Amino acid sequence: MSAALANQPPLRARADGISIRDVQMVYRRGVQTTTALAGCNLEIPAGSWVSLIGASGCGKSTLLRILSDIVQPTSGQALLGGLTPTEARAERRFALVSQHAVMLPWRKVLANVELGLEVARVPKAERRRRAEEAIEMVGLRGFERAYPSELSGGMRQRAAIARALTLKPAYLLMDEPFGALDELLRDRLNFELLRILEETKATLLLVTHSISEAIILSDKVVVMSPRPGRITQEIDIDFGHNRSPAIRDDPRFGRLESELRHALGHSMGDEHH
Ligand SMILES: Nc1ncnc2c1ncn2[C@@H]1O[C@H](COP(=O)(O)OP(=O)(O)OP(=O)(O)O)[C@@H](O)[C@H]1O
Repeated sequence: MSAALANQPPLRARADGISIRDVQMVYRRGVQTTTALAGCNLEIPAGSWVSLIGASGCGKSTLLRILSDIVQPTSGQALLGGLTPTEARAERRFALVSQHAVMLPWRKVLANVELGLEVARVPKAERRRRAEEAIEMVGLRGFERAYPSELSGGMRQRAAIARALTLKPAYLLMDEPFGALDELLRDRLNFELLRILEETKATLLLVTHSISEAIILSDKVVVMSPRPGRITQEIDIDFGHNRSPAIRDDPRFGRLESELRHALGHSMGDEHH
């Protein structure tokens, strides 16, 4: 190996993470076109946690939808562990959790959590074991036989997270997972999610509108701006991975909050912030 190559960062680590390379997304509706993403580049190392934050319409959900193989970018490439989204989906490497938990109302919690495994044709006994493990992890033990209508919004969201976890995804893609919940519950689920991430070692890409949630749940916050959607800033959050609610009292927390507020003000083109 040449000296130049030996000095490169380890390729494997890079390949195991998420890579967004020159991704452009233009939606066409009749004669109207919208550039939802213009030349986005982002590297997310395996096992790290990244949040996307930015004004409405800056392309956050689009980026997640590209990674989860729902839409194809107009140009550029998105890779998860070196695989295209289509390949990663076939290998069930990622799970997507969105704002409103989709539950089948006629199925009990346990059966809803088992759904992904059923689709993956995992045998019944194994399905049950993994679903129970995931239910335990999100703190829903005792509610296995409840129907979704008997759960609170927060519990339904936990069930959706449990369903995602049963597939043991290397990549957890979350689009405003706690957006519909009240502040207190959101806070609690943030720290529960941190514990789950530490246990599963999953790589997290999270879309959020909350500055404090972004700080709590990230190693890096990526600020985006609209028209056309692009990445304007990447802010490192150096709290390490063993976080407790006490990080809010750390003076760095307040500094990061104001840094992010400022970055968001600029990304919206508001010079008064
Ligand atoms: N299917 C679609 N067809 C046409 N335009 C679309 C489509 N989906 C999104 N867009 C447009 O692309 C842009 C980016 O949308 P996207 O939903 O990715 O933004 P976002 O940052 O997630 O917004 P929000 O924070 O409001 O959820 C917006 O201008 C939106 O109107």
